[in-house]
Amino acid sequence: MSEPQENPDLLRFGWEEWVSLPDLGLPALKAKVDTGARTSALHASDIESFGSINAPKVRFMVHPVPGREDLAIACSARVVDRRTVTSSNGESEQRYVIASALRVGDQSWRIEMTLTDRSSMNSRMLLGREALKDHITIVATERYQQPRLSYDVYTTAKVRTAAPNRSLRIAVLSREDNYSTRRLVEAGEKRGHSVEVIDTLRCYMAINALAPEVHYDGKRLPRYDAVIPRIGATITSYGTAVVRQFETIGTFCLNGSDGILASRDKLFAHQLMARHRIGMPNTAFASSPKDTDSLMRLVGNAPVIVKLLESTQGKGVVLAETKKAAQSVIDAFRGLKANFLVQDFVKESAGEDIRCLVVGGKVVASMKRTGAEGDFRSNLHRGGSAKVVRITREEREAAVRAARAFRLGLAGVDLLRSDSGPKVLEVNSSPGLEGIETATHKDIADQVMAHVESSVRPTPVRSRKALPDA
Ligand SMILES: Nc1ncnc2c1ncn2[C@@H]1O[C@H](COP(=O)(O)OP(=O)(O)OP(=O)(O)O)[C@@H](O)[C@H]1O
Ligand SMILES: [Mg+2]
Ligand SMILES: [Mg+2]
Repeated sequence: MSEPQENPDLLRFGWEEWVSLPDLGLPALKAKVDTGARTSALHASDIESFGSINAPKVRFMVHPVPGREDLAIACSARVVDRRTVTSSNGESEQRYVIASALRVGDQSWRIEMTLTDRSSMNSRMLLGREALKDHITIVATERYQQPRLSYDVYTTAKVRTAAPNRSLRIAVLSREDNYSTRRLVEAGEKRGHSVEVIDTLRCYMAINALAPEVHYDGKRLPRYDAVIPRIGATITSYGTAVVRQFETIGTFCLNGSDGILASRDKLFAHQLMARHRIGMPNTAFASSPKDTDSLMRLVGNAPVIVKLLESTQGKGVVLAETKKAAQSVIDAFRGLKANFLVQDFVKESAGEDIRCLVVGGKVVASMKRTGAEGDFRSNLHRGGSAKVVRITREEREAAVRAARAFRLGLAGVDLLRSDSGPKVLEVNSSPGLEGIETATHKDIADQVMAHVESSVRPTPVRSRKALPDA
């Protein structure tokens, strides 16, 4: 009988080696060989299944660097199986099985691994027989037979793009099953994410310092990678409280609670835009009826616009052609204890305004809305019509700066074309997608999802101390 020959195609493997799991976004990991186990295992925390029953996925956190719990990479993968695994100490546990490419040096092959949240597992990863057979030959007394990697990769920008196809768990906070909500769900799922619509008013909250949570339907809500708030104007206060709670937990919110609140309060919004030197119509407001006359002088004389602060869809926007008319509108609003502002009427915009949709700091689409015959208001809800428009650089800059002032990832900025440049009227934090997608034939929901993806990529860790084994 001849001695078994070492296959030269097999990789020499010590008892511990550097590997990477590119599908999971883990570019450097130390794995121990565990020939006593059939299946490989990855040490993960916060393991949660999600997605549809037909294609279940699992979401988990991996702390690739021992002793650096601050460094957490969010991973997701398709569930390929569930298996009862009995570990070396005799305890058995139901585990999710996932698959990923395993890269060692310049070779890579697909392996399966179970996910386990056992702090007793002192290694991040154990490589079982199944993963190793046909690929390696073991040199049991050595380690690092294969090229060494470095944990330093987690401090570089590379970590952001390590898992470009990570499947995300996204919540759309919305009370309505409308066009925009449906399109966001559709676009997210098309990109491989799982998107759940959550009724904002059904969320309830446990507010405390150590473990803030959001509950829904009797259960604590899972951790989402991202929340897309679509807060209706009638529930701004409660809706922004829910968003704030997600922010407290550390969930990425496409639009923040502060930005949504600011966009809903026309006075505050105008002050914020003024602070950022964004062009807008001359605007004035006063509380006391004694000041009506001088208030009107502040914006220039009639015709003026009088606007209810809580107006949407153009419902509380009045054009007063004469000073007398303006005074009676103001008296009427005051009589109803309604808050309003007075604004210079931008005549030359002639019943037209421009809606710029800003996603992630870029104008991705714009349309010109023209009011119904005889109406100075161009709102689509008032019977206006929309068509695609080319905007000027100045208009683009105004829209981008306005969205940035409110720190909104998704904003509908409305502006008027005046003789002295663009005048921003308002910034909407839950802009509808139907009108603009129809007018421009653009897939805006997809662009929103692309922006969400890039916003939730892992950020490189900042490390003053060198990472171990670097
Ligand atoms: N100062 C102004 N000069 C000329 N037209 C104006 C002025 N302010 C408003 N308009 C017209 O009235 C419309 C409605 O005004 P605005 O957008 O401020 O109100 P809104 O009720 O908040 O509407 P939205 O549904 O867009 O939130 C504008 O789209 C614009 O066509
Ligand atoms: Mg508005
Ligand atoms: Mg408007």
